[in-house]
Amino acid sequence: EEQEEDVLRELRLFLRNVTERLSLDRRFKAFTKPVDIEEVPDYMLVIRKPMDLSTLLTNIDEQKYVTVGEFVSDADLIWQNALEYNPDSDPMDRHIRHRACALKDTVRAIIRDELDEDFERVCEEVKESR
Ligand SMILES: COC(=O)N1C[C@@H]2C[C@@H]3O[C@]2(Cc2nccnc23)C1
Repeated sequence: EEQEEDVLRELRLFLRNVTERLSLDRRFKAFTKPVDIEEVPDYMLVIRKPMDLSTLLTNIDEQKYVTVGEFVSDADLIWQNALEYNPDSDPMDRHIRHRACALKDTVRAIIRDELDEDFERVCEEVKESR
C-alpha cells in the first residue's frame, strides 16, 4: 500500500547514501568493484558469495532490501570474504584485512548513529506482512 512504498523508498535513500559514502572512502577502494576473476582465477573457488559496494548499490536499485538488516547481511559479506580470502601474514594480506575490519566497524557505526530503531521496526513489519 502507499505508506509501505513510502517506507521502502526512504529505506532505499538511506541505504544508497550509506553505500555511496563507503564507496568514496579511499580505505575501501578494493571493495568498490567485484574481485576481477581474470586477475584472481581461484577467487570463485574459495568465496561462495562474492559481494562488493557496486553490487550493493545495484541490489538497492533492484529493491532487493526491505530491511536494513538484509542490507547489512550483504555488506558483511564484503569484509568477511576479504578476511577469508586473504588470511596470510604477508603485508598485502594484513593490509586488506585491516581495511576489511575498518569496513566492518564503519558500517556498524553508521547504522548505530544514523538508523532510527523505530524506522527499522516499521521495515521489519512490512517484511513480515509480505
Ligand atoms: C576484496 O579484494 C580482495 O579480496 N582481493 C584479493 C585479490 C588478491 C590480490 O588482491 C586482490 C586482487 C588481486 N589482483 C591481482 C593480484 N592479486 C590480488 C583483491
